[in-house]
Amino acid sequence: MKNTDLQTSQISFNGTRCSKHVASFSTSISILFHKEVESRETKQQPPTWPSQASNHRKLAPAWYSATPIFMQACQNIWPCNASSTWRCPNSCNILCRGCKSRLKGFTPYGDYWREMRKICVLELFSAKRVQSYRSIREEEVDSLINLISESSSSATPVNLTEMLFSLTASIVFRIAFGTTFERSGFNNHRFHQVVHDVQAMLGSYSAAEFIPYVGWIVDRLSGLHQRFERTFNELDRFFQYVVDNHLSAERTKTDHEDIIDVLLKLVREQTGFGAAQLSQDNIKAVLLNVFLGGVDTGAITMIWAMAELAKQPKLMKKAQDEVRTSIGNKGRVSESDIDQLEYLKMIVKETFRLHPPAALLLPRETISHFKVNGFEVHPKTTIHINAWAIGRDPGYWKSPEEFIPERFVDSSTDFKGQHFELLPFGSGRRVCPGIYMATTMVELGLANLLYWFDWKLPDGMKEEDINMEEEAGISLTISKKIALNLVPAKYSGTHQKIA
Ligand code: HEM
Repeated sequence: MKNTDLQTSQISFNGTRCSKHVASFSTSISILFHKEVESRETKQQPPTWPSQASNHRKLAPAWYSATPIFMQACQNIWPCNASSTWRCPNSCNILCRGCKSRLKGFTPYGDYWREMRKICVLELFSAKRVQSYRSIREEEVDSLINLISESSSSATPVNLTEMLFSLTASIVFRIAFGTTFERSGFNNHRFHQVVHDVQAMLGSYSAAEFIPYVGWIVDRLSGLHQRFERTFNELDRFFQYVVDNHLSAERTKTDHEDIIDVLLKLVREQTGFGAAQLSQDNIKAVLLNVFLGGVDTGAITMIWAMAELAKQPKLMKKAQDEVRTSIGNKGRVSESDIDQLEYLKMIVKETFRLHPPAALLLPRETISHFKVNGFEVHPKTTIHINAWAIGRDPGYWKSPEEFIPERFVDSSTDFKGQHFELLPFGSGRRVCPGIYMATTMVELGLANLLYWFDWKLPDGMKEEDINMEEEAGISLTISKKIALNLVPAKYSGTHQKIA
């Protein structure tokens, strides 16, 4: 069997091997291979892995479900000699202007990547820095609670999907760009369109990547190239505007340093970027990462969690009892209260298991040749780690399709990259650097929603009517297809309005 170029094969394997770059694997990984997947064993049978196969179709963008070959899981192996780097799609080249200042998530391993990673981990998303943004998160959550409180008097449904996107956008815009979402010039609709376009670009494959010399003509004729350019220009204008704003003498100082302040300080001091000078293009690349990685992932997680709880009122009640008992009449849940909320933390874990926002993590590209299940995998093969399928693998999870936060009672399994059966943030040196920021934001938002309100379904709707379909597309993230509308009723034990 020979299977080349645009054909895709899905390979799953169980692994408990180590390599220099990849620690021991103890889970089944399903990966999609692009380009030149070739087997020596020409009579290899298609896989007998029906549950996974149908799962993939449910999640599927067109090219995903069209996967022509499914193969049976093989030996325990993560290839020892195959380190991986990042695949930089053509769209990323356009977004980052020929990769002069690459989007970090798509940067191959090397000096540039190492320096950018160091800045992210030590300067931008360190525990101390994330703590310094605490007041922003709490203020924004308070505003959301006040907004919902106003609607709760009329007992009409609120669109939680829209509200939670606005919440995470407001937090990330203030932390990163030093401006509120409202003042950024984006309206809700346009903002979602841009995020969706950029993600679709990064998740898509352009003809230029597969057809040498002439592929770019196809991209121009299909309008893909123009779409990339348009989106790039819009984002570039926005990033230039916020950077210029920070450089302007008239800017009013805020009491915290936002991400642009930190990056500009590194430029001024010429530190933190090895021998090379950090350029404005590099700064824009970091901002793009934060824009893409920070906003919709957190909102998507909160929306799925609330949808799962609305489907199972008993679990919702248990979570509410925990937070209300623990907070009492304090009048608000602050970040320092979150550590006591064990059940809430299990809900968040379970949501990450069933609904990892970045279902396929980010694409990687193999550096060296290796073999899986008799299949030769050549250098420069694109690999997707399917965190979504791993989280639903019956080999590792009991009743994997059910939302059961209690499965984490007395379990040490966590989502920080050490347990390969739960990988919403990836693992290893590429693990999401925003993990602490993300979990803090999600836990705080959910705890407050559960503390302040009882949630009911709109009139005439039953639990089983809640639509749990995923938005299928080529976007990097998988969101709930239909907006979540619930009716809030202010909890009678908490009367005060937040100041
Ligand atoms: C629930 C929320 C989030 C989830 C599920 C998530 C998930 C991920 C995943 C899966 C990756 C790729 C890792 C890999 O492929 O191994 C990633 C990368 C990244 N994320 Fe997040 N993320 C979240 C929130 C955030 C936030 C709030 C920020 C910053 C404000 C952020 C910034 C980044 C950056 C900069 C990268 C690129 C890292 C690199 O290439 O080294 N993320 N994230």
